[in-house]
Amino acid sequence: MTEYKIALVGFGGVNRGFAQLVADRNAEWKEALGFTIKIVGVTDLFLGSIVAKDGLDAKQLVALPVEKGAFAQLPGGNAEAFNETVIKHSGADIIAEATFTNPVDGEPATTFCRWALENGIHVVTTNKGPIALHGAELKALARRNQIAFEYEGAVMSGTPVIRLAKQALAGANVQGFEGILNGTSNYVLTQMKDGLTFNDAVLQAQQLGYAEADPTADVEGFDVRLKVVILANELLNARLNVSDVACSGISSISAQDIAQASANGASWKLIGSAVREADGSVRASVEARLLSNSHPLAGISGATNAVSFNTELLGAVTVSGPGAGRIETAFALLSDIVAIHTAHGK
Ligand SMILES: NC(=O)C1=CN([C@@H]2O[C@H](COP(=O)(O)OP(=O)(O)OC[C@H]3O[C@@H](n4cnc5c(N)ncnc54)[C@H](O)[C@@H]3O)[C@@H](O)[C@H]2O)C=CC1
Ligand SMILES: N[C@@H](CC=O)C(=O)O
Repeated sequence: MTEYKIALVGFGGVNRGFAQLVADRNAEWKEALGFTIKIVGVTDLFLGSIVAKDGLDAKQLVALPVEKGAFAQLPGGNAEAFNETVIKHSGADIIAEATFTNPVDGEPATTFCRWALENGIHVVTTNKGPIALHGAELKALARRNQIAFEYEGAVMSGTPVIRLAKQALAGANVQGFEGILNGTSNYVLTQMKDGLTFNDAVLQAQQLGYAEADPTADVEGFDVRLKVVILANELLNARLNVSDVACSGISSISAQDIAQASANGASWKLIGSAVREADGSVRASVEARLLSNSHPLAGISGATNAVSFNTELLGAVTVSGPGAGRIETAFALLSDIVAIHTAHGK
């Protein structure tokens, strides 16, 4: 039986959700997936850090209060976040990286991924920054060191669109995609339709664990822009940079705009899209669009996301599922570990 030793980098909603899954489901995984997981280290800028090579009690981790330096309350814990020590020296086989997404330069998460990959440690991450901004370099580093760099949760949370499109649609010839790729903004638009103010809807999305640390990234389209870059580069072999993607968000859409759209049988949606042009180049954008209610994406509500892949052989293939959420995104980390087990497991 394989036991994976995992260190968690960032211990906010997603990695705490992952610890919850470990606490609740390790025995089930042994039977169903052929491995178990031992958490050997955790580090978080706000909470501090802890290393225990014999394993930490996942239930105790989940119950840790959200207080500055809280890891110092546990035996062997520290109020300081010793990120480098936890990543390089906790004895982990896999690092689960879930710190803030930095949409500008992807740091410091990219450095965390590099530290792990350079030291022969697999990386699973839900962080969009390292992949959108430094994906090619990190993937090459992982390949050189014959280890895995997996990031299914970076687009549409636990809904497995990256692997589905890359593996199950291989050969169908994806020519483009359009989708609702941000849970928070779709939640906000849905709640505003039901009468909530923009600010209250954003606050709710934060409380539910959907929003980025700075929700401007959600409502101004910057988060979707990273996801569009990731999908376009993965599926269309594009080499897009963030600056190649025209981007606007939903903050200028008023309650009146939404009510008027409803009265006309339409809905506002934040759409990320990319298309391969006749000359082979890829054009991508993020913008709020007014969709007729007969459009397949118009009925997608709340934090649910959906993406429609335009394929040469099958026409449109549309996938819908959770686009945000703590446990939903933690599931994506599990699916990445399953992929590692399939490719590298003993
Ligand atoms: N929450 C969601 O629904 C989804 C989140 N993601 C991504 O997953 C990542 C984690 O998301 P959440 O857990 O919701 O965020 P969060 O804001 O709840 O937690 C992030 C944690 O990282 C810690 N952190 C920040 N900078 C750090 C550093 N330099 N060193 C160590 N720790 C640091 C923070 O103290 C915080 O506890 C983000 O990159 C987010 O964009 C991706 C898909 C869905
Ligand atoms: N803040 C993001 C989280 C997932 O990437 C969203 O709301 O979609």
